[in-house]
Amino acid sequence: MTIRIVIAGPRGRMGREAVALVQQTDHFELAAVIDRRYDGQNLAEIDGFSGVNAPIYTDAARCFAEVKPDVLIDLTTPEAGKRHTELALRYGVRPVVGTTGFTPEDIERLTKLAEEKEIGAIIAPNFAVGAVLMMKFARMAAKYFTDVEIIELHHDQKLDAPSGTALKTAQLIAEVRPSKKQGHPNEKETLAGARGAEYDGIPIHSVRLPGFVAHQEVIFGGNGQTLTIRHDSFDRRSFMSGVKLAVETVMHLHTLVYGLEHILE
Ligand SMILES: NC(=O)C1=CN([C@@H]2O[C@H](COP(=O)(O)OP(=O)(O)OC[C@H]3O[C@@H](n4cnc5c(N)ncnc54)[C@H](O)[C@@H]3O)[C@@H](O)[C@H]2O)C=CC1
Ligand SMILES: O=C(O)C1=N[C@H](C(=O)O)C[C@H](O)C1
Repeated sequence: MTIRIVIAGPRGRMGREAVALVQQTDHFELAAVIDRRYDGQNLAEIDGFSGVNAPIYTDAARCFAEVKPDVLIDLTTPEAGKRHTELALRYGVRPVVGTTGFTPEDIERLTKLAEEKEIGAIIAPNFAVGAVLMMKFARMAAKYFTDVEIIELHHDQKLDAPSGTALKTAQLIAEVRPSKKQGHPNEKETLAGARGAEYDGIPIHSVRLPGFVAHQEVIFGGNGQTLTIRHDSFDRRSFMSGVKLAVETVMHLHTLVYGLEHILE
């Protein structure tokens, strides 16, 4: 069966890879795209998309109503991603969301909506299989090491900090680690932010530099030892097998799944 897909954010770094994935996959069809510009034009008319036939919509609601796709792949910004996901669910379109910057409250609200509509949805802060394994391994290690810090490193065009992956990693660790305040009890920052952000007592440090794509280290410390779990995405193609799996899987779901670890065999 052919899965009819709408991509939001087709001209972005991830969107371009997703367009290529859909084009290369026999049972995927690019039904339309949602962009901030070029309403009414065809993607084929835009630089870099020669031969990619897909109508462009700037209005997501009109796109879903007219095109009636099976799946939305959203790779935009936190604000647009939240709006598109909610609209998709309301129009019976299954969202596969890579966009980060969703809060736990957003996830809860969208999960309720997906269940109300009895429709599948996947929100995956990271589609790279290696990154999903890094998060799983970190959750395993947290049973044995209660002191941990996360360092995530990304390109300097990233809008959200900390990364969705870092937040998800901290959430997975917090599921098995008793809450604790790390470091010296009298520790004091002489320069604000020196100890990073905190999720449930876990410090998260965000590095933004040109040259990076997407990287993360989870460092555990114990008596006389440390354990470092690191993942690097050097190329955005690293995310595409996860996007493909999510699109195929969301067709069979009736609720919202947050994190690729729940669907990776
Ligand atoms: N889950 C994952 O594995 C990954 C997730 N991401 C996330 O994906 C998102 C996109 O990342 P990049 O492609 O690097 O960003 P980007 O800035 O290159 O692309 C974002 C695109 O969204 C478009 N856009 C913004 N508002 C829009 C709207 N209202 N309607 C339609 N299009 C709109 C922009 O024009 C731009 O083309 C970010 O949230 C990022 O954190 C990035 C890499 C991997
Ligand atoms: O913006 C990015 O580039 C990435 N965003 C995701 C995140 O916030 O975790 C996934 C990956 O790290 C790349």
